[in-house]
Amino acid sequence: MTGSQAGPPHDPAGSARAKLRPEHYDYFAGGAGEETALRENEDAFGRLALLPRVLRGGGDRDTRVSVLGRDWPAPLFVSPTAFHRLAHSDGEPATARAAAAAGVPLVTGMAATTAVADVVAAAREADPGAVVWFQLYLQPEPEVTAELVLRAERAGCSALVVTVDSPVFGRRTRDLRNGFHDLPPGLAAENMRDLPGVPPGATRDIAMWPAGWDDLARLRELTDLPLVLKGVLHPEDARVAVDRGVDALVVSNHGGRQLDAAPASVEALPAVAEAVAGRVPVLLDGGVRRGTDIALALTLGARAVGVGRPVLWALATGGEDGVRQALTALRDDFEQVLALCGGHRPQDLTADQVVPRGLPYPPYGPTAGQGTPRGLPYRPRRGGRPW
Ligand SMILES: Cc1cc2nc3c(=O)[nH]c(=O)nc-3n(C[C@H](O)[C@H](O)[C@H](O)COP(=O)(O)O)c2cc1C
Ligand SMILES: O=C(O)C(=O)c1ccccc1
Repeated sequence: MTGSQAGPPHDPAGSARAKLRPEHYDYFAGGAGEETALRENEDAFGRLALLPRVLRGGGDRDTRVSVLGRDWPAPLFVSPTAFHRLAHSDGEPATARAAAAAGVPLVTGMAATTAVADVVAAAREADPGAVVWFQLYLQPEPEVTAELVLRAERAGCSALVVTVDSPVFGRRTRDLRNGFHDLPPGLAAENMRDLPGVPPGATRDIAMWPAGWDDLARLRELTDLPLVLKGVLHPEDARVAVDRGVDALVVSNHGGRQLDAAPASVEALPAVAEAVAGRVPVLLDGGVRRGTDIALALTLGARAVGVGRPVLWALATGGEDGVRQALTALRDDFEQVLALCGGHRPQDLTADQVVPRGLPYPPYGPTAGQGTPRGLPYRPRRGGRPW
C-alpha cells in the first residue's frame, strides 16, 4: 500500500479527545505529577522484545486462561475506571454488554456512574455467563464497606478487587489546572447512594484513607468472595498478601495516577511474580495497548492483563459497538502474536522469550538450546512456567 492510500494512523485517544469536553478528556487521559509513571507504562513495553520460537508445529490454538476457577477466553480483562457516563451517555451498561459480547471479563468500579446491579444485569444480557468483578475502596466506616460488599454479592459479582494504592488521592495535575472535581449535574457515583449514614436518596464521596492489613482481614471475615488486591508493586507486599490469604494480585501503578515516581507496571511485574512463586494468579494493568504487550506481560509472569483507557476511548468514540470492536481486535491481535511466537497456549509464552531491547544482545551460553538465555534480567524460574 502506498502512503497516499493509507488511512490516518489509529489514534484512539485523539479520536476520543475530539468527542469529549477538554476537562473530561484530561480526567481520563491524565496522570499524577509530571505524568512520568503514566508515560512509562507504555514506554516500558517498548523497551522489551519478544524472542519467537520456530518450527513448533501446527495444531489447535487456544487462548484461554484459568483465573480463580473460571476459564477466561483470553488473558484479558477490563480494568475498573470511574465515570463511564462522562465518556458516553450509555455509560457502564454499554461497556458491560460490549465486554461480555467480546468474552472479556469486566471489573466494574465502585466509582461507576451506574449501580453494580445494573452493570451486572447488562453484562448478563449479552452473555448469561459473563464474569463481572467489583472494585472496592475500603471505607473508613465498616458498615459502609459491608453494604457495598453485600450489593456486589447480590448483583452476582464473583470477586472483589480491593484497590490498595490510594491511601490518599494522587495529585492529578490536569484536574487541578482545569478545576475538575465534580461530576456534572445528573451524574453520580451510583454505588454510593443510600449508604449507611447518608441521607435517603443522596450519594456520598468515596473516601480515600490509609487502610491497613487488619482492615483487609475484616473484609476477609465479611465475605466468601475471592479477594484480589489491586495496586501492588513491592514484592514484599505481594508475599504478605499471599501469606494473608489474598486470592490474586493486580500489579498496577493505577495508570500512573497515584505515585508519579512508581515504576511502570511491567517493570514491577518480574519481582512480584517471583515473590508470589505461582501461589496465586498475578494480573497486571497499565500501558497495555496491543497483542505484543499482552504477550510480554505473560512472559514476565502475568496470567492476564487489564486495559483501562483503551476502553474509555472506544466508549467515547463508538459506544457499545466501539468497545466490543476494540476488545475483539485486541484479542485477535494477541492470538496472532501468540502464533508468531510459536505458541499454542498462553502458557507457552515463557520467561526465556523476553529480552531488553538494545545492544549488546544478551549472550547465549552453555544453556542455549534449553530455552534459557544466560545473563538476562528475567530468568525462567525452576519448573519452567512463570506461574
Ligand atoms: C479515568 C480513570 C479512572 C480510574 N478509576 C479507577 C478506580 O475507580 N478504581 C481503580 O482501582 N482504578 C481506577 N483506575 C485505574 C485503572 O483501573 C487501571 O489501573 C489503569 O487505567 C490501567 O492503565 P491503562 O489506562 O494504561 O490501561 C482508573 C483509571 C483511569 C484512567
Ligand atoms: O480517578 C481515579 O483514578 C480513581 O481511582 C477514582 C477514585 C474514586 C473516585 C473517582 C475516581
